[in-house]
Order: sequence, then C-alpha cells, then structure tokens
Amino acid sequence: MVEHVLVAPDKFKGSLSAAEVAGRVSAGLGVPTVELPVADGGDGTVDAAVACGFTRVTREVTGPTGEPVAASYAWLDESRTAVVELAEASGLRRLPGGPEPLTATSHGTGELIADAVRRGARRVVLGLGGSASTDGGAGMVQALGARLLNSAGEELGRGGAALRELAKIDISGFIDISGVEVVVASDVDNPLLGPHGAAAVYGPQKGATPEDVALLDAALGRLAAVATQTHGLLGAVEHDGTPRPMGVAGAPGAGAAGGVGFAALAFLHADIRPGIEYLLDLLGFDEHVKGARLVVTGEGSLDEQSLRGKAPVGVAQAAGRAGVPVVAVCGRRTLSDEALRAAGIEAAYALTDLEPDPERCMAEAGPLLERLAARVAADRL
Ligand SMILES: Nc1ncnc2c1ncn2[C@@H]1O[C@H](COP(=O)(O)OP(=O)(O)O)[C@@H](O)[C@H]1O
Ligand SMILES: O=C(O)[C@H](O)COP(=O)(O)O
Repeated sequence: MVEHVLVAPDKFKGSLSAAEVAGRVSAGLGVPTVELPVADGGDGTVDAAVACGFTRVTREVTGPTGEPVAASYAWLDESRTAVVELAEASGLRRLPGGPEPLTATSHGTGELIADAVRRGARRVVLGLGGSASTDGGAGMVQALGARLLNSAGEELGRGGAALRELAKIDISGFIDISGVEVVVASDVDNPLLGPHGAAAVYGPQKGATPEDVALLDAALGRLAAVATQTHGLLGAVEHDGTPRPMGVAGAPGAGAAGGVGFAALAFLHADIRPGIEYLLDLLGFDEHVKGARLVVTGEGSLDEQSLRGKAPVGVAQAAGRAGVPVVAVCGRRTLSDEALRAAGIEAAYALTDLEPDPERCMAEAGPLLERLAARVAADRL
C-alpha cells in the first residue's frame, strides 16, 4: 500500500477554514492524502467534528448581546456525544456591533448544552475559547435552570457586571445531568480570579478597560463566593467537607472563556482537558496517523502563542509519538526554524514567502496555499 500523507491543519483564521486548508494542501501535494481538519476547542471546533463524521445540529439561541443567533453543535449518534463550541453561540464573532465586556452573556451556550442533554447526550464536550463574555458562565447556568438572585430575590440581568449583586443561587430547577459526562476542552489554563484570571488576561480582548477589568474580577469573585455557599451545588463540597467551588476557582482552566471553565467545574462536574490533545483523541488522530509517511499541519499564524498548546504543536507531539515527521503550512510565521524544530515541526512554509503583500495573502489564500503545498511536495516527497 502507498503510504499516505496525513493533512491535519487548524484553520487560517480570517481566510480559510481548517477543512479548506486541508483540501488546498491535498490538491497541491498531488499524492494520496487523508484529510483531518483539527481544532483546539475554540473557533472551528464544530466544523472539525463535522468534517470527521459528526452531524451538525443548528438551533436559534441567545447571542452574547441577547440577540438571537443560529448556532450549531456537533452530534455523534453512536456514542451520543455532543461537541458544543462556546464561540458558536457566545463568541466574539457573534457580536452584532462593538464589544460588550460588561453585559455579554454565555446564555446561548447553555441553551445548546440543554438541547444536547434533551437529545440524550451521554457526553458533552464543551470547547472554550474566542468568547465575547466574562460572566463566569452565569448565563450558561441560567439557561440550564439555575436562578441567580439579588438580595431582593430578583433574577440578575445579563453579563458579568451584574454578578456584583449576586446574593443567592437557586439550583432547584437545574437540568438533570446525572449520567452525562461533561469534558471541557480548553487551550488556556488561567484561574478564574486575580492577575492571571479571566478578566485580567482576556477581558481586554473583549473590550474591557482597566476599570472594567477590576469590576469584572470583583464580580467573578462574588460568583465564586456565593457558589461556595450554595447548599447542594454540584461538587460544592469535597469528600472531606471542604467547599469545592473556591478551590475550583483556582483550578487551571477555570478562567477560560470568561469563567465558563469555573461554571463547568462547579455546576457540571466537568473535567478540564488540554483542548488540542482532547480533540485529537476525539477526531481519531492516532488511527489516521498510523502508517503515514508525513504529517502536514498548520494554522494562520505560527507565532509564540502557537508554542503554548495550539493545534500545530499538539499535532506535532502526537505525530512524534507515532514516529511520523511533521511539517507546517501557515499564513505568516514569526517563529525561528530552531523554535519550530524544538516543538517537533521540521520545517514551516508560509504564504508570505510566496506573496509578500499580506492583504493578497489573505484574499488569495486558497490558490497560494496550493502552490505552497506543491513546494512541500517537491522538498519532502
Ligand atoms: N492567508 C493568510 N495569509 C497571511 N496571514 C494569515 C492568513 N490567514 C490568517 N493569517 C494570519 O493568522 C492570524 C490568525 O491566526 P490563527 O493562528 O489562524 O488563529 P489564532 O491566533 O486564533 O490561533 C490572522 O490574524 C493573520 O495574521
Ligand atoms: O476568554 C476566552 O474565550 C479564552 O479563554 C481565551 O480565548 P482565546 O484562546 O481564543 O484567546
């Protein structure tokens, strides 16, 4: 049998989806390939799951600003697994106008989870990243039946800032998730609070000013404190009687997606896993890499961030375990050859090597990528 090339890229954000990248690379290589578009839990995760055999389920849910949005999750009947990508319902890309750091909500993500649970999900994979909100997952758990109340017993409004008024959480109407395994796939390991927390680190990319960051951090602290006091909150008390949610607030990943990581731990009993590793398992990477002579991975920008658990490095590690060499394609790169080799990537090919004008690189990404892949083939195959 002719050994195949496994083409397993992430998207080039802003120009090509992961499936489009895989298609163009295959066309340019001109040899037998297996295409396995990948994702790390953030934008494009549902698309990657659908490309590897999941069914797309689309629902109208609440967007980050309260406007309705059509959002999808991916569903696999055999294992009754739902892949819910937070960015689909509650992502920056769903903001109809400018950012709304104080009031953006994760509500729609909770609606998608509820839909998957009603459909009979045994496992819900919740992919985090690219969120518009810093609400500690408040909207998500409200959509799942929790009531977040102020001292007058009134339901809190939308968004993170409202949590400053939180006095009580009533979970008597919470959806029954017994028998549902919830796994959070996250590419960040920040805690909920403080200088490395959700508001401080990711608030600014959602439009938060320094004052907003301070306010949101305090509001998230209030959520953690009230969650700790909430009698009967899932996972509220460890076996030895110590309260869980405050500990949970410090857990790596609790600060992902504006604190949705925290809510998933405290309310959904979730396990948090490194996004790309978990997704590669789910997409069957180890099966596909067997017998391959080369893996081609990639993403839009190969930079310092890539080294911190982004898809190409995760792919390179997994391919390395199987003894298969890896090269990467990208739109642009700032990493040196040495840094790439240390991460297990033998060489990287950038569109900007072919076309120095960044705008044309974005606009003509598809045809350029085919040409770039032909270079990879000439060098490597
Ligand atoms: N066709 C392209 N040509 C050059 N650069 C690109 C292209 N597509 C995406 N990029 C660059 O990649 C960036 C997105 O990075 P990417 O790695 O895809 O996502 P993320 O940073 O979210 O992981 C864009 O802002 C842009 O700078
Ligand atoms: O706040 C978020 O959504 C993430 O935790 C960080 O998102 P990013 O990795 O997409 O920047």
